This record gives sequence, structure tokens and C-alpha cells, in this order.
Amino acid sequence: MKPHVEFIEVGHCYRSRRKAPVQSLLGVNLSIARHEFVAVVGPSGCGKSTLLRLLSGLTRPTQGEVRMFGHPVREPGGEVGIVFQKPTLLPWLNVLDNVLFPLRHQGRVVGRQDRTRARELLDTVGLGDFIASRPDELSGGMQQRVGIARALLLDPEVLIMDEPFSALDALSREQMGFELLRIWGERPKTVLFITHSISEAVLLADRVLVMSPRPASIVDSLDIDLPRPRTPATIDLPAFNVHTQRIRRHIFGPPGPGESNVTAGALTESPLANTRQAADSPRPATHQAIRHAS
Ligand SMILES: Nc1ncnc2c1ncn2[C@@H]1O[C@H](COP(=O)(O)OP(=O)(O)OP(=O)(O)O)[C@@H](O)[C@H]1O
Repeated sequence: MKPHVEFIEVGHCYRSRRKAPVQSLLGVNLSIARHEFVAVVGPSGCGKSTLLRLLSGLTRPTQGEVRMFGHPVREPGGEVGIVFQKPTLLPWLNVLDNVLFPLRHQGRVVGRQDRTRARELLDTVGLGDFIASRPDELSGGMQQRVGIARALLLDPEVLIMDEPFSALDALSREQMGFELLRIWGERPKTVLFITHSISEAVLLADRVLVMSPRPASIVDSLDIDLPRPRTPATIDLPAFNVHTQRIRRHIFGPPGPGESNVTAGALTESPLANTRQAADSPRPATHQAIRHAS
């Protein structure tokens, strides 16, 4: 079967008149199968969001080619749903109308079927009782659920998520991760999921891609062979720790003297929160990989 998504020797260089060019990606080769859930991790600023923009068609590669369903991606299309870090809801619309907004944006008349579908999606993300609420009446996690329902409205084949849970507290974040897996199980999609959290990546994905510092390429692709459905108990499996350690070594380099297993073990106690802290914190500045990045 043909891959759903392909990056072939893809590079991207940001150019502006006043500043020096910034080569964000270089020689990225990637192939994602239909309904595969792929997470991407890498050092801050390496080019993860650029990768997503290229796949969504919002940005064109300056080298190589991005393909979806075997065709070059040239512009944003309805087969892709995008969930950003912040849901950017329209404050004057209620929840239902925010979810329906992509249809109106396309100039389509919203019919009864569309409303039914939007309500179903809101039920799916646990917001069935909030369809008439305004965004400012919802918590951050609830707003992000609206953003997910909105991205699913057109039933996209491909779901692109750019750090979708990073603004949430650790508990909501973990809960949202499992909800996403449930939705993905009910309505399978090809997912590309960017995260700063190594544990979140391992917990959710079929495969984790590790990116190098900028200009970024993919330095490792780990098949996450943990059983599904994934649950909080998944974190306790020895294989979970093996995967997170391997990714950590790519990003932070080998543990320095006196850092070894204590630091690494702490990462998995409260997986999402601690990993975010570990992955985002400047602490690993002594590690080799980060020295290269700076
Ligand atoms: N519009 C732009 N013009 C110039 N440079 C840009 C632009 N957008 C991004 N960059 C640069 O490209 C590089 C990659 O940015 P990108 O946002 O893709 O990284 P990222 O891995 O998603 O970062 P983070 O993890 O911090 O969110 C960075 O060095 C950034 O400064």
C-alpha cells in the first residue's frame, strides 16, 4: 500500500530581505502509513512546526517534495485537520458555531446534517452540554476540545497536531491524550503529532520520530510496540522506560557524571508533567546535543 504521507529529501529555508536565511529542515525523508499515529520530538527551534506547515500546505518546501496520498502538497486542503497549541476560537460565537466555522469559512451553507455532526463531535469530546456556551465560559482544556472537534468536522484523513496539549495542566493533559486515542480508535486517521514531551509521544504514538537540532533531519524512528489500548498502566511497562531513555539520549546526549539513572527514572514518575519539564528545561545545557544546537 502507498504511504499516506511522504517527505522526500525535504528542506526548508526561511528567507527575508533583512535577515540571514534560516535553514530549518534539511534532507528530511519520511513515510507515514494510513492511520498511523506518528509523534515528532526534537530540540526547541529545530523545525517541528515547519514540518507540520509543510504537510498542511501552509508553507512550500524550498527543497524536495511533500506528498499526500501520492500527490504533491501545494496548498491547504480539506483532507487535513489541524489542531494548534491554542485553539483560537472566535469569542463571539458559541461552541457549536465555532465547531461549524470551517464550513462557513469555505462559503458552504450549514445544514441540519452538519449541525447533527457537530453535536456528535462535541458529545465525543465530552462537551455535549456546552454547545451554547461562549469560549470564555470554558476552561483551557474544554476550549482545546472544541478545537479538536472543529478539526474533525470535515472528517479529515490526516490530523496534524502542533503541541495541542502544551497549555494544559498535567492532569488535563494526560486525560486529553487518552481521549485523543479513544477518538482516533473510533474514527481512525493518519496523525502527525508534535510534542515537547517525550513521555507523551511514547504513550500515544505508533512511532516516534526524533529530530536533530537545526537544520533538522530525522535522526531516529522508533516503533512503539507497547500494547493498545494504552492506559495509565502503560507507563509502568519496562518497555516504556526503554523508549523514553533512548529518545532522551538523542536529544540530551548521554547522561553526564552523577546524572545517570536517578534523573532518568524521575522522568517517568509523573510522565507528562515531568517530561515536559525535563524536555523544556535548560538543565541539559551541559549535554552535547544541546551544545550543538546553540
Ligand atoms: N517565518 C519565519 N521566518 C524566519 N525564520 C523562521 C520563521 N519561522 C520559523 N523560523 C525559524 O525556523 C526554525 C524552526 O522553527 P520551528 O517553529 O519550525 O521550530 P520548532 O521545532 O517547532 O520550535 P519549538 O519547539 O520551539 O516550537 C527556528 O530557528 C525559527 O527561528
